[in-house]
Amino acid sequence: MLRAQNLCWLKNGKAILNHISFELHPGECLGLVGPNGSGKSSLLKILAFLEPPTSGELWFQGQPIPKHVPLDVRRKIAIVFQEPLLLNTTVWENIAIGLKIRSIPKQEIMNRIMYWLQQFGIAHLAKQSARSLSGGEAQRVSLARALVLEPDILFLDEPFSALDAPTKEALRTDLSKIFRSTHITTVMVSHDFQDIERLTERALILIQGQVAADAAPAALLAAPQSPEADQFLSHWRLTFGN
Ligand SMILES: Nc1ncnc2c1ncn2[C@@H]1O[C@H](COP(=O)(O)OP(=O)(O)OP(=O)(O)O)[C@@H](O)[C@H]1O
Repeated sequence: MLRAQNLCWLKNGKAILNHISFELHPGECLGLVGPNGSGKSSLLKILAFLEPPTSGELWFQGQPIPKHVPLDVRRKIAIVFQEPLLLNTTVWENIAIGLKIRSIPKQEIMNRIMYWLQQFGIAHLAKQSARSLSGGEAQRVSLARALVLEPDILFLDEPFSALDAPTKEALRTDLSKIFRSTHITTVMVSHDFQDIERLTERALILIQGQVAADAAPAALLAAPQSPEADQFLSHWRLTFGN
């Protein structure tokens, strides 16, 4: 589905990402995890076509991605950020906007929105102004707005980090069910290994812009693959009681 080949990203003479290579398979849910400043969000931006790499290649559905990514390719992905960026209109309109831009028929727009409002338990908020939502509700709207587009890849950048513990737990539980039922190809950034362990089946540990480990979360806890990954995971091993 997506192949990164020797991706490097330099900014102001500094190597932010260093020779990153991996392949994301259809239906896979991949976590990008690592300490603050390790390059997780930078890598997500490159994978989601928001920034071109300085060198290396990105392949999507068997095609190399050019520097200027065509609109029809961009429209195959959806991104959710840490802060939900909602328009100053109703919840329904926020979720509908991407479908209207794509000229999806009216009845299908209604069906898809109703489906995702229900999946995220926010149908009662449909007519409410997005400005009046709590942080957890707003992030649910943001996720519904992305999933309603039926993207080929869903990118999530720290989707829970602005939420308090109970709100985060409730959303993580709902998202986990949605991932299991839809099998949507997903790349999720988090600095919290618990998010990765709960939601993804494979994790890349990034340390200083390099892949320090690449395996299933449980396998990494048992055998971290590198001293850098081992050091990052030592805290989480205590948390998980391993
Ligand atoms: N546009 C940019 N220009 C210059 N430096 C940048 C830019 N974007 C990111 N960086 C630098 O790249 C490094 C990695 O940043 P990035 O946000 O990708 O890390 P991260 O792992 O997502 O961190 P966090 O968990 O704190 O969000 C940091 O040192 C950051 O200052």
